[in-house]
This record gives sequence, C-alpha cells and structure tokens, in this order.
Amino acid sequence: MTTIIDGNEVADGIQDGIASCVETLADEGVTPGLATVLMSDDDASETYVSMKQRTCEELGIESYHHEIAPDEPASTLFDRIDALNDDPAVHGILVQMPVPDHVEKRAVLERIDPAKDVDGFHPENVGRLVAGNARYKPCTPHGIQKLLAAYDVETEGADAVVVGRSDIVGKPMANLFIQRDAGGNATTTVCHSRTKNLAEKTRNADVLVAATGVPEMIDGEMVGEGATVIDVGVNRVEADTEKGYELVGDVEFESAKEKASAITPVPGGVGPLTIAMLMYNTVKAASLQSGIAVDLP
Ligand SMILES: Nc1nc2c(c(=O)[nH]1)N[C@@H](CN(C=O)c1ccc(C(=O)N[C@@H](CCC(=O)O)C(=O)O)cc1)CN2
Repeated sequence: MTTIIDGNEVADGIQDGIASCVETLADEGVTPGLATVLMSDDDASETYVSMKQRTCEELGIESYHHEIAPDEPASTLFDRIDALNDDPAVHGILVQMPVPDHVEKRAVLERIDPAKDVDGFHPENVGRLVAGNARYKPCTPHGIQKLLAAYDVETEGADAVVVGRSDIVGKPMANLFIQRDAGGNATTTVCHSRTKNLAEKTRNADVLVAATGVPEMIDGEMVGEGATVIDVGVNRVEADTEKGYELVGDVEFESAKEKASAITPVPGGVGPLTIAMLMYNTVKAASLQSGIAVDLP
C-alpha cells in the first residue's frame, strides 16, 4: 500500500520544537523577529506571506510585514532592505519571490545581510551550503529532508532525481542530496527542460523530487515501482470551485500513487514544511545573533 506523506503532521511536530526554542530565547529576553517584504499583487504570494505571518504569531515570533507597490522603483525595495538590515529587532528578512520584472532578483538577494537571510538565497549562504557548512538551508529542500527522515526514507546510496533547477528548490535540493551527512549521500541527477529522455531518468529514481512548475507533468509512467515521490508544485488551475481554482502538483497524483511506495499530496505535503523551516531559520538567526543557544528540532 502506498503511504501518503502527511506534511501538516510533520510540520506541526517541528513547530512544537520551534515553540520550545522561542521560549528559551524569551527567558533570556529575546523575541525572534521576521520581516516579510511583499512587492507583488499576486494572490498566491499574498497567501504565502499571510501564512508566514500567521505561523509566526502562533509560535511567538514577531512578524514585521512590509508591502511595496509592484510599480515602485527597485530603489524603494533596496532602501527597505537596508533599513531592515540595520534593525536589531529583525533577525530574519524574507523578500517574497517572485519580485516584479524591473527588479533584478539577484540584486535583491545580495542586498540582504547574509546573517539575516533566512531564505538562504544570498550567494554567501549558497556558498556555505555547497561547501557543506550551511548556515540557513533553503526552506523547501530542508523541509523535504525533514519529510524523508520522518518517514524513514533512506537517502544514503539512493538514486535521487530532482526535476527542476530553480535557485529556490532544484539547485539547493541537489546540493543537500550530495552532502556527506544525514539526508544526503544520494547519487543525484538533476533534470530540466533540456533533459533528453526524461522519463528514463525519472523512472530510475528511488527518491523523485518534482519541482518543475508545470501542473501534473510527472505521471505514473515516469515513476519507478516503489519510488518515494516528493511533489513540490503548488499550481492553481481553473476549476468549478468556490475560489475558481484548485491546487494541483507537478505530479499527476492518482497515476503516480499506483507506482510509488510513498508520495506527498498537494496541498498538505511539502508546502507546510516550507513555512515550518522558515520559522526554524528565523529562530536559528535569533540564536546566532543573540549568542543564546537553542536546541533546534
Ligand atoms: N522568498 C521566498 N519566496 C518563495 C518561496 C520561498 O521559500 N521563499 N517559496 C515559494 C512559495 N512558498 C513560500 O514562499 C510557499 C508555497 C506553498 C506553501 C504552502 O504551504 N502551500 C499549501 C497550500 C497553500 C494554498 O492554499 O495555496 C500546501 O501545499 O499545502 C507555502 C509556502 C515561492 N516563493
């Protein structure tokens, strides 16, 4: 029987551990602070930022939300980041992606103080991750490692196939899979839009991570018997529902489930872990900046 991986349950367990860390910091007079910056009218981005704020509130993390109209010049965003870099109450800064086309994404990521870069996207933090000395692991791939560990999915010696090479998921996921530590030691293949014979590669995966951004691109025919399938996609497709859309992953769930030994659903799979690991990084940032040790989950 196929195991349906319950992301909400795993995220709740991690968040309980994070709440204890917040108490430890509070006992020493430190409240972790996360600044979220939204420069977009996109509904999904607004939803994700609200979810982040709500989770902060639940865990006792102070959230500072900033909205910048998408037609403002890039300098408005840079000035805001500079102010947040200088604010001692803010331990972590997150600029919700994507930013508008006229704002250069790399310049945004490089503007954030790497000590406060709780997304782990600044080149200094990317370099640390690649070197095997991560400070802040990017939230989604780190969450996927937590999901695999929670369901005893062994990565050591496994064939891991990552479909997608984004800076947010694909690249850091592949880097974590090849590290010489728990959750790593996998023989890792990264596939993308120019990959030839994609199905041949995906069928070979013991652990298949789909992060393509293309709704239901990976179907059962592309999944090997007994694989663990991790679906990162959260795509809104038009549907006759109250909201006018439904959420589907990058994996065609029903056909992939027939082949997989374990699979994440959408929603309720990887998504909740993205938020939980952001809280983790924020508390880690507060701990590093205050010098107060915490026992992270
Ligand atoms: N600065 C960043 N921007 C973006 C990131 C990121 O990690 N940092 N990741 C994605 C979006 N994302 C977080 O920002 C995100 C996506 C999905 C979820 C989630 O919990 N999804 C739910 C469904 C939610 C819904 O109803 O729409 C689920 O899958 O169960 C959380 C965070 C791009 N931008």
